[in-house]
Amino acid sequence: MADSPESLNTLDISRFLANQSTPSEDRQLAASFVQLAKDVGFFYVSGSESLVPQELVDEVFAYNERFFNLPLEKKDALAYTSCKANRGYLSFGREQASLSKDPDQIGAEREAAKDQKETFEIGNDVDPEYPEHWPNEEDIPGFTAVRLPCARGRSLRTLTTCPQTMNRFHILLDQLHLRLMSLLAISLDLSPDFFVPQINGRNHCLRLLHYPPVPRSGSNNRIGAHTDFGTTTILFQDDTGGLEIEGPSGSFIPVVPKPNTFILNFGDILARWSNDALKSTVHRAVLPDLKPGEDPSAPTKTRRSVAYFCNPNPDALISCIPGLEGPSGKAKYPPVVAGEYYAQMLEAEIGA
Ligand SMILES: O=C(O)CCC(=O)C(=O)O
Ligand SMILES: [Fe+2]
Repeated sequence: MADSPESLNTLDISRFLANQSTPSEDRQLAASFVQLAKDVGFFYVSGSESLVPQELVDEVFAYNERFFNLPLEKKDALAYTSCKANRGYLSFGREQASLSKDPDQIGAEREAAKDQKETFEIGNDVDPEYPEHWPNEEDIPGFTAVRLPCARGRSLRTLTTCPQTMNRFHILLDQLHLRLMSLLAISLDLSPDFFVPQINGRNHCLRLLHYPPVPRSGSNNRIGAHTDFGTTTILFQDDTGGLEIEGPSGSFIPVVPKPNTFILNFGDILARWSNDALKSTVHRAVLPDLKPGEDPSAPTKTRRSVAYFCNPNPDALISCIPGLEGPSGKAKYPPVVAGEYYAQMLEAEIGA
């Protein structure tokens, strides 16, 4: 890959998602998917509209704005309490994304240039052990309760059981994750359902991110260089810019916002699972470049993004995918229990 933004590819999954593709098209798509995952580990995906309507994505971004506009005491009342639960509000300075796993080193990075972001983490809303930290309906109407007539013509009873905005998004992105993982299985000549028993618990985290305006005279860091921890991340960004990935030469390459696409990248647990065949790519967000005519002394524009971090089930034992052991026949990593591994990774950065 050349170190230029044009080198980030776009994969069109429309026919596959709409079940219009032939098995041979699926195999071709799966091969392209895996090639991109091996070479770059970061690419745009188009054609997801049949499963995830653009209006829903827009609605989630609108709620991102309304949520972070809540008074601080309302957000603090929903604070993130434990990495095992991985739910709730992470105020400014709480998480420091890092490539290090050493709490002292991460603390030093926080001191030097802390992440200039606040986030809100949403789980699957059905976990009996870890309830969601939902805001009150009256504080942010429609965030967690049905406002739109999504089951028009049916009785009120049916209406009120429709999945709510954030839950609907969570459920649809889970389906997308299952389809994406089936591409990986197809490319390895495994059954398309090969991964399902280990990823069917919707143990995923929907994260809203808000990067407020900051002066350009201060730190350039919005979220520090890091890798994600799970299987895949499905990432939506607004049109501000500033997201970058580490290219092969070690320099950072912008991931320019591209309408009607999402960004797909891969996490550490999938890298382990695939014996490093798939790449967990280093990425970060910095202040956007100054646009022509923009005042360099004015604060930067707000940036918003929405990430869906996909994970195996907490009790899934992650050991090398059959066939990926490499020439030595021996996997590089010992098996790990997904939930324990994930909580450990989060703890280093969040410290809860
Ligand atoms: O805001 C973004 O575009 C990236 C966020 C991210 O990388 C993360 O939360 O792990
Ligand atoms: Fe990330």
